[in-house]
Amino acid sequence: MQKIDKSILSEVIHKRPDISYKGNYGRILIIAGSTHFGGAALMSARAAVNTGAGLVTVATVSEKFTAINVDIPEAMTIDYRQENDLRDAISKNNVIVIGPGLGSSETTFHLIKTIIKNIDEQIIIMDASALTVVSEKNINLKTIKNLILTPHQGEWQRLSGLKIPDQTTKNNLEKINSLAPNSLLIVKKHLSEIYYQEKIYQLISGNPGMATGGMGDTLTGIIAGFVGQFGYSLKSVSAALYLHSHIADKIYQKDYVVLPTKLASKIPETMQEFACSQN
Ligand SMILES: NC(=O)C1=CN([C@@H]2O[C@H](COP(=O)(O)OP(=O)(O)OC[C@H]3O[C@@H](n4cnc5c(N)ncnc54)[C@H](OP(=O)(O)O)[C@@H]3O)[C@@H](O)[C@H]2O)[C@@H](O)CC1
Ligand SMILES: Nc1ncnc2c1ncn2[C@@H]1O[C@H](COP(=O)(O)OP(=O)(O)O)[C@@H](O)[C@H]1O
Ligand SMILES: [Mg+2]
Repeated sequence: MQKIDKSILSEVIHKRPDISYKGNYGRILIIAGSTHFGGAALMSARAAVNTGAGLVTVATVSEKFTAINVDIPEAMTIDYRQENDLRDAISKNNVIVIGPGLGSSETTFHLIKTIIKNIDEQIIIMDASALTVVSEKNINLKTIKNLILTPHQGEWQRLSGLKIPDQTTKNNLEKINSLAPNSLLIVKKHLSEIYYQEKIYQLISGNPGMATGGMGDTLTGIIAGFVGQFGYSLKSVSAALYLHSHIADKIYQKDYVVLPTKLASKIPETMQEFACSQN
């Protein structure tokens, strides 16, 4: 099992070429939020915008548009219940996040089916309620080419059938290889693990101040921003995870709890620090 250390950040985060525009830095669609979980959509979108994603669209319930537009004017909004708008957005974006704050409803089931039917080469990141519904409805993930799954241990238990004490690296690898071979799996916990084909990477940073609602939603947005700019790879995802816990560890030196909104606000300056440290 390989450990992820700081060097991954300067390996992955590039200085931006002068001749470039927003279309070069990823088009991200975040399908998230519902009546009771508006914050999850906001936190994912804020994190994606702050990593430098070129264009971010949030597909959510229309009652949350104002909150998103006020808090994140950089992001666009569409209503995920408008089938044509959603299909159009799926085809125009190259990274699609589904799950944060959707709730485990028939709507979520329908949204997952719509994605599976309408994608081509897009990178799909499944988190939170999407993972719960995939488990409940036994949805086949094998047809998705570029898939990233980000369960916490409870979600991974539902998805894999492995009880938390049985979530050993050997068992996790075996399960992901049968559920969705070639996908990237992140099992989130203290010292999170990443599984990709036969490789296993482990984070050696992070702290209990991160145990607060919205911390995973923020990670999902960071991962989306990274794969949108730096490509779908084990390295991009490892760097996203490292950046998340690296900023969290800095905040935790002074703060009792690591607020996801505070973490997100420090993403641009931290990325620039590592981009500038390249030779
Ligand atoms: N502000 C917002 O809008 C926010 C919205 N959110 C949205 O809420 C939705 C539900 O997501 P969720 O993760 O809160 O709950 P759920 O799917 O029921 O899973 C919990 C179950 O798993 C178990 N469990 C075991 N290990 C665990 C672990 N390491 N970490 C966590 N749980 C662990 C746990 O065990 P227990 O605590 O009961 O012992 C329980 O049985 C989802 O859409 C999400 O995006 C949140 O992001 C928060 C901020
Ligand atoms: N004790 C801890 N040590 C290190 N990281 C933690 C700890 N508790 C939580 N985290 C991290 O915080 C995030 C929590 O994700 P998740 O449970 O999906 O949050 P939410 O759904 O509320 O946004 C994960 O990245 C996890 O690794
Ligand atoms: Mg979560």
